[in-house]
Amino acid sequence: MAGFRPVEPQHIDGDIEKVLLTEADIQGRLAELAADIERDYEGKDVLLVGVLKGAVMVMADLSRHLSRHVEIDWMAISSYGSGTRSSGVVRILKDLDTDITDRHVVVVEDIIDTGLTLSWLVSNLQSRGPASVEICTMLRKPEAAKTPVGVKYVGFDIPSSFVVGYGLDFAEKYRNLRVVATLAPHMYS
Ligand SMILES: O=P(O)(O)OC[C@H]1O[C@H](OP(=O)(O)OP(=O)(O)O)[C@H](O)[C@@H]1O
Ligand code: HPA
Ligand SMILES: [Mg+2]
Repeated sequence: MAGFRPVEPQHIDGDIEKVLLTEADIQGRLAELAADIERDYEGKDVLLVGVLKGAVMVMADLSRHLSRHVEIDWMAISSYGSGTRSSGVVRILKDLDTDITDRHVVVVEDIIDTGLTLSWLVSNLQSRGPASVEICTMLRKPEAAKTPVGVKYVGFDIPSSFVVGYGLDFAEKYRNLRVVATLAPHMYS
């Protein structure tokens, strides 16, 4: 529609330190991950579980790179509040609508940072008796390696700086950026 322009990094230039991943980087990698998932789950029903709110963009794009049927459901959990550090306290804000007993579940995440959210989520989902639970995350930071949870599908391993865009927020802003970028330190210090 005429007159509407999406938010692009240049419109918030002073906020952004560096673009780490362009739209093409992200879409190219998601197509590869989708191909891996198609191959690994051939002949099986798959339920993609997106973790709100950060995973909205990854879910929208990853699922559209898949050329097979999948079901999509959402959980809303929060451990970060409005800051840049995990509080370690995970809260369920919205549970699944789907009974995952005997289902093949692929959790779709935007980022694994400390891994606290994911460790909690995987043990929560495992307790419901699924056929399998695997993780697909767009981004993973180095600290996540300390968590024992295996992550089958990783888009990009990135440095530990705080990042925004493509679903990732700082105080609920920047989720609608098409790129992943580091935030200038003056924005949060
Ligand atoms: O590995 P961790 O250190 O636990 O961090 C990763 C989690 O933190 C963010 O969610 P957040 O709780 O900020 O909620 P949001 O998705 O609504 O932004 C992100 O979307 C991941 O779910
Ligand atoms: O680097 C990050 N940016 C935004 N949200 C996050 N949640 C965990 N890590 C991050
Ligand atoms: Mg967040």
